[in-house]
Amino acid sequence: MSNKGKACESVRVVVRCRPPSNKEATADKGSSILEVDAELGRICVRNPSALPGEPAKEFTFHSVFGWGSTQCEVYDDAVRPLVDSVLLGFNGTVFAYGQTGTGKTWTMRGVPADTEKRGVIPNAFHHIFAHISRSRGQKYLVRSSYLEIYQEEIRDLGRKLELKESPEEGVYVKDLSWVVTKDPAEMHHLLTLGDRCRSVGSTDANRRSSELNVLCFNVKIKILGPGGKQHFFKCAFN
Ligand SMILES: Nc1ncnc2c1ncn2[C@@H]1O[C@H](COP(=O)(O)OP(=O)(O)OP(=O)(O)O)[C@@H](O)[C@H]1O
Repeated sequence: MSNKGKACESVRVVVRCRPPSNKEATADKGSSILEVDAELGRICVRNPSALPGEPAKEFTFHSVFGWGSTQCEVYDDAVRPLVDSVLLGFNGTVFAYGQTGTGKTWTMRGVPADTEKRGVIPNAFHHIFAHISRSRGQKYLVRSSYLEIYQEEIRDLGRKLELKESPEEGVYVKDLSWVVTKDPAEMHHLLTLGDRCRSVGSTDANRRSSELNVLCFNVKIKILGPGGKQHFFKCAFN
């Protein structure tokens, strides 16, 4: 797949289909209602009770990833250009959205200690610090925070916080803790600490769809020195 031109898009929509679970594979008797065409960025959904001749519904996105896709492929296509642009001085956000059990935690977090299985957030930690360690004559300050939005309340490590607005900062979370992070391990430590304070565990079968729960890991990257600006990178998933 080519990345040509993708860096200039301001919003990109990428779909990843996870492999069917054993239960789903048994129920579908091996025939999937989904077809993924990664080359064309297209997904076809077949109605299992379709009348003869009824065509499948087709949906096209900036990129699509089938069940054979790796964490690295998803990061390189969907996130790497965005983090590169944050390191060049733009703000960027990745938001993973989907029904419970569709693979958001796998895609965003994965297995952080495993290079092949780590997801978007740990891959971004490594990407950011690899860039910083390579840059000559430029110093950076990296600060991170982790918040949860649960039933319209904003929480930071369990503390309830308020959303405010000011002419200087725009919309911001008052008293949100920002921790100076010097390497991927420190960022990962913060992620683990925040996870312990989540109101809702992942793939919580008792969760009602009306209970909005969003986790957001924020990074502020500041180039130190005269005129050094600060840029935000946000990784969120529901
Ligand atoms: N691309 C993938 N490859 C292999 N396994 C996957 C993939 N995506 C998801 N899974 C597996 O599917 C299951 C559900 O995924 P996951 O927990 O990431 O869903 P979720 O969308 O985060 O759910 P929830 O909203 O309830 O937290 C997990 O067992 C996960 O390991």
